Amino acid sequence: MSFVRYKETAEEGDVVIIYLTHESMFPLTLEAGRIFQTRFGALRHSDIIGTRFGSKVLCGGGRGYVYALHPTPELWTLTLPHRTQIVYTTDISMLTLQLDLKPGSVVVESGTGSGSVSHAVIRTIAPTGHLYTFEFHQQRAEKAREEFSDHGLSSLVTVTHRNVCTDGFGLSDVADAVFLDLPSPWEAVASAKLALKKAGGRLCSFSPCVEQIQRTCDKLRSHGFCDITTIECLLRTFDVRSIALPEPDLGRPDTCAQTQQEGGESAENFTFKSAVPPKDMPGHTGFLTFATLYPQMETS
Ligand SMILES: C[S@@+](CC[C@H](N)C(=O)[O-])C[C@H]1O[C@@H](n2cnc3c(N)ncnc32)[C@H](O)[C@@H]1O
Repeated sequence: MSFVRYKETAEEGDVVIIYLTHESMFPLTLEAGRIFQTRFGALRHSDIIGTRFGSKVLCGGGRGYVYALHPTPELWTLTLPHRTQIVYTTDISMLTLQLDLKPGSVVVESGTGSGSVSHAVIRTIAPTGHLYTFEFHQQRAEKAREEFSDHGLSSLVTVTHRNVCTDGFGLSDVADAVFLDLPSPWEAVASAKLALKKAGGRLCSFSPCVEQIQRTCDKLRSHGFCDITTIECLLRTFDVRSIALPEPDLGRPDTCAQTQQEGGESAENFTFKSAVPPKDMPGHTGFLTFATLYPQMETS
């Protein structure tokens, strides 16, 4: 299977996302004979194998059901095994837009971490682009390589085990975009500049602290990057609710009586649907700093 090519039917060895509720989803690699315990009861892998992605699958001896979904980078970000802090889809969507990623783009990333950003980038740049991703923690680099292979993405990504702050990316004039999610991104700016195409490109650095941003911006400026902008993405969701409000007394009792006769709402209670923002919102995740490297002139 491949995360970047949709297919109809789930087969043994495929990764499926088991959807119980919006808040409860799990990735599962299908193996005939295995059973996955859910809060709705036991789910047999063999009941998923051969079904269409998106189908309802019974579990708990028919007492409950789940949906077996085709994996996407967005679902993977919500369900992946965390080896590090990860970047979520709200920030990923902004960096995809601001880095102008598209099929065919060549991207350099560090660190790979849990591969949340990598999966989204690979889907966007497929089928002709390439992601070079760098991780200095050996087990994380190996695990990421293994996951990309299991997800049918190996031809689109190269994972390198390296400390990019001390040893650089070792790439020159290849990248359309660079994405940094590192504790000290300013140490990777010089080698990110080298990796970007001489025709120019975009860079993004994700950092939770403003002190990291300040140092990175100084470094970007001193290396000739322009249009330096830092933003924070906050996702504000709305719930659709039925709200009951008392009918205002507008002093026209004859009209109220008529509404009641026609089978309308009670004159005292008037129910309507509305979109309501949540009282609590997930707060700060990180700042995204973007910068442009304009075409570099040859100096003789
Ligand atoms: C916050 S995680 C990245 C998470 C990733 N963006 C994701 O969404 O899954 C940061 C990663 O950078 C790696 N890292 C830190 N310093 C590094 C360096 N100098 N060179 C390469 N990787 C580094 C860490 O090992 C860690 O896995």
